[in-house]
Amino acid sequence: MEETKNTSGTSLLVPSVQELAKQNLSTVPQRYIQPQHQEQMVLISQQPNLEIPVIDMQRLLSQESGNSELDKLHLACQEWGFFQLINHGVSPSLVEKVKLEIKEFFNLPMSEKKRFWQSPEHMEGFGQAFVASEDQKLDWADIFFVTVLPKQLRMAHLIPHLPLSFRINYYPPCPQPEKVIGLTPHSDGVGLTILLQVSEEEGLQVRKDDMWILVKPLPNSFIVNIGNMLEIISNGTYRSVEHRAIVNSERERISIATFHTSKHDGVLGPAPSLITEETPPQFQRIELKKFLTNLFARKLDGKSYLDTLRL
Ligand SMILES: O=C(O)CCC(=O)C(=O)O
Ligand SMILES: [Fe+2]
Repeated sequence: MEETKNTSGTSLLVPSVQELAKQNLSTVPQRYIQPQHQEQMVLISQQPNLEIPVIDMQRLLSQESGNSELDKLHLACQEWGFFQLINHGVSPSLVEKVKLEIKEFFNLPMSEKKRFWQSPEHMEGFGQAFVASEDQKLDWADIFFVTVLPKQLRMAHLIPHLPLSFRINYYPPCPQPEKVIGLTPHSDGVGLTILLQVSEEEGLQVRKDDMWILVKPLPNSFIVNIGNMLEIISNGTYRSVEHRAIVNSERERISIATFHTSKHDGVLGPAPSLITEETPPQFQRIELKKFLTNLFARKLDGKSYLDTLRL
């Protein structure tokens, strides 16, 4: 059998932002200063009432005639690339337990967290992702990233200690929130992302045309978004939309993103059934392993990675 290799790559090692924030600095170190993102903030306020669509899972599954939820879902994936999923069937008590455990996990002392830190060889664990060079600007956040499935790709030193499975984003408060970015604007590389906001704090913004729309999470909901892979497979019908996370000066913010991909041994490309003379392929075909290796070798930069695959 061919050896299965984890394709999540390496990332240069960076300091913990959570620890940095504990020092009560009045200004942020240069490496985190990225005021260009502030310029785009202006765009938000113009349309304060625009919100990402809401999809009701129970309605989606119901057999009622005239059920329009599927049309709503289709439209959400085409026009927004994002929606909030309500009535998803996951028990609220389980979700609360996960939130609590995640908070405790990030509050472990550094001496313990060190055991789960990234290494020069591998980006899984605590640290940051997509750090490709020493002089690259950094996000105001720590992440904890881990591959959960398939089982043979799990990193043995991380999984047994984990509360559950995924990438966790931890954004500490920042003395100069308008000068940094919590998570650089990007579209997700994967197929589908399911995101749970752990704390009440808002901070996720989704690009809609030329605006950044703030997501206001509904109680007991998940935020779902289309990633690059689904955009490719749907030949551009469904869109992986840029989003980013901002931070504030008062409170920390935590989110959990679970990234879903297709099998790592396949080839990624537009679904043949969607290719016609009128709708020629918009993206190259590429081995999934190669797609992922290339993805993690770059810094985050909007939709630039997907653009490299456009025909
Ligand atoms: O923190 C958030 O709300 C966004 C997280 C995100 O976009 C990601 O992890 O890819
Ligand atoms: Fe994302």
